[in-house]
Amino acid sequence: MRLLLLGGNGQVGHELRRSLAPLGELTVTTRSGELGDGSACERLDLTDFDAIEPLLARVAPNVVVNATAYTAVDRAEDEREAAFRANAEGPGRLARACAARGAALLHYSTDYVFDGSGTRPYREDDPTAPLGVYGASKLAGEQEIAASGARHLILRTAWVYATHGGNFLRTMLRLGAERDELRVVADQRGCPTPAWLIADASAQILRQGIAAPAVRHLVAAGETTWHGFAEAIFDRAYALGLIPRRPTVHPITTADYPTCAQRPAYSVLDTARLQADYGLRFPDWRDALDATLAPDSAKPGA
Ligand SMILES: NC(=O)C1=CN([C@@H]2O[C@H](COP(=O)(O)OP(=O)(O)OC[C@H]3O[C@@H](n4cnc5c(N)ncnc54)[C@H](OP(=O)(O)O)[C@@H]3O)[C@@H](O)[C@H]2O)C=CC1
Ligand SMILES: Cc1cn([C@H]2C[C@H](O)[C@@H](COP(=O)(O)OP(=O)(O)O[C@H]3O[C@@H](C)C(=O)[C@@H](O)[C@H]3O)O2)c(=O)[nH]c1=O
Ligand SMILES: [Mg+2]
Repeated sequence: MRLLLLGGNGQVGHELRRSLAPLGELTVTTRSGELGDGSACERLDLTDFDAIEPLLARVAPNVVVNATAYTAVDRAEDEREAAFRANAEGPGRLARACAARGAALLHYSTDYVFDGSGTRPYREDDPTAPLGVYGASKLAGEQEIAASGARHLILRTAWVYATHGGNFLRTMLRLGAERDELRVVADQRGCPTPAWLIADASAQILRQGIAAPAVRHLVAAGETTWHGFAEAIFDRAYALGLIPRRPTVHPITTADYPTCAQRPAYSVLDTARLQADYGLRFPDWRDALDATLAPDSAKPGA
């Protein structure tokens, strides 16, 4: 199998470099043409639309995995055009190029396509109604791909974190080292999901193959709030000796923490369909956090 991974320097892309390598011949692109360690790879800016087809023609992949995205949720409110170019138009062009060449496309989307008014875990066909520009741009990307004619799988995931890259885990550990007390919202519920889990599940899926076009939900099991996630991060990090002291985390409301973008109050995702389709089981978010932080769980290449 020839695989083309786009966005190899992102949180998920970084883990996909590890998990996809055993599946076949893997070509990796980043926006700069360099990997995090400075070594060279292929270059692709997904908003440079004219570069997409030549790259696919040269690599001739059986499967394209798109881990690129504009993920700055608050900044997107002021950069609508950039967010839609990267998250909707680019993926649309990519999907049409995949369709033309007969390549399958694995793509990622977000819990922020939902408005958070739900009261039970969201299923794939529940109505979408994004609250912000980021979620709207990701939903538009889903729709472009669905209309492309490409064989595709769109995995909606949520609250992604890793020990590298920009994410809530790293923000908490940084702020916790600077301050004795933090304030974190306790009225937004979701599913913290490590990048390695998404990458491992993606590899298992591709081993079995993408049959019919679909959207599926992929998150760790259980649910919590950002406050609950922060508490768990500090509990585990302290127990593992990763931080010298444990800060106090005060629960606050969304109204106490004003941000440019509105976020869903409830965006727990139901993963039953993906589990059934591919025979997968996802760990509880607390166990997944432990495995991420525990030093002996470091993944090869991570
Ligand atoms: N982060 C999260 O909490 C969540 C993410 N997702 C989705 O999961 C997927 C992976 O996200 P994640 O790994 O967390 O994101 P990151 O922000 O960690 O990585 C995104 C990567 O995309 C690259 N990129 C951005 N714009 C372009 C472009 N125009 N052309 C090429 N590359 C580009 C970035 O490159 P550079 O390094 O050069 O900036 C970066 O390496 C995305 O589809 C995202 O929407 C879904 C739910 C939650
Ligand atoms: C840093 C900080 C954040 N918060 C709040 C703000 C926000 O409501 C929540 C999470 O903040 P963040 O900005 O880290 O998370 P955010 O960027 O909204 O994360 C989202 O990213 C995109 C890409 C997704 O697709 C989503 O699934 C989700 O992971 O925590 C606090 O309450 N206190 C704090 O000190
Ligand atoms: Mg990149």
